[in-house]
Amino acid sequence: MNKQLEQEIVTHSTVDEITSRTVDYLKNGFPVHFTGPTGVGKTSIALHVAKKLERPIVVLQGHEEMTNADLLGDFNGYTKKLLVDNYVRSVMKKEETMRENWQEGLLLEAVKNGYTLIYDEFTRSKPETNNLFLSVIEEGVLPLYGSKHKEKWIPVHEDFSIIFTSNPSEYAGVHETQDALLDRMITMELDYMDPEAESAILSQKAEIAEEQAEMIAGFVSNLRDKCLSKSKQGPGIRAALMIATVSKDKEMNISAEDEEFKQLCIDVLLHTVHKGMQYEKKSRSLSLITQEFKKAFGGNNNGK
Ligand SMILES: Nc1ncnc2c1ncn2[C@@H]1O[C@H](COP(=O)(O)OP(=O)(O)OP(=O)(O)O)[C@@H](O)[C@H]1O
Repeated sequence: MNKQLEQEIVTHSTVDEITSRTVDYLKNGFPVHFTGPTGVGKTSIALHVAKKLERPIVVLQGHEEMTNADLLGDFNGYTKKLLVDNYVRSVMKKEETMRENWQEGLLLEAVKNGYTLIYDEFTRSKPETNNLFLSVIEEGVLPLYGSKHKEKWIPVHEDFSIIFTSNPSEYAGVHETQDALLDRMITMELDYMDPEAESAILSQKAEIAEEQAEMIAGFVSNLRDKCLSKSKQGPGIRAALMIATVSKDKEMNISAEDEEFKQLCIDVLLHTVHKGMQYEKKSRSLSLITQEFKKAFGGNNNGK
């Protein structure tokens, strides 16, 4: 099972509001699309919503090499069956049969059985591959062209729902979304969570005290804001989770006096902050992190 499927979501007001609206839209037959920068919780909320629909969940990960065969299914080799019949001792009968193995595609499976499909990062797949979704959404049928099926199409089950997620088109490896597809879904723009929501997630997921989580979330979000002010991406909740998890595991002091903790923060943040701030010299990014580090954790000795 997908690891994220088993994870418990930490709900906060944004998650609750988005979830309730999305469930309404999906129940009325409209696909929903969460878009936004990396790490804002698109996949987590999509999974949370999907669980509310109480149907089996299928997660499809968009990628450049995705083909119709991946979505609809394909033959993936042969199985050889050898039957040896030695019932009458003097007669040995051997029968060999070959059978093509059919692997059903995830979209076909979901459409046929009325599952909830999460199509994560769907703009990483080529637009021509995603064209299949136009028929699914608009006509309520899944065309089976080029798939060796006897039928030309199958009807979409009435319980089938679909949630798309994507990163903005300026991200590397992301295709522009076709207008025709966008026009048929409700697109909700998700933004970075506020520091309170992030610290609740840190505290629960890394099992650290609330005030420590607040300090780490505030520190990372200040650095992120500095990068965003240059219209660049900054460190997100994943970076904050790394800091929280490793510092807890290594029993570091969440304090400016702990050199090991400071090194951990630099290791996790320097590359992203430097990319975001676009300074010529790395030492400038390092100074920025050190300065924010002192502001966030200086004078504090909150221990473990
Ligand atoms: N509400 C939440 N509760 C618990 N964990 C969360 C929540 N929101 C985000 N996270 C955690 O934060 C990290 C990023 O979340 P998620 O993968 O949902 O973001 P995303 O917007 O889909 O990112 P990407 O665009 O990179 O796929 C994950 O480790 C996830 O488990």
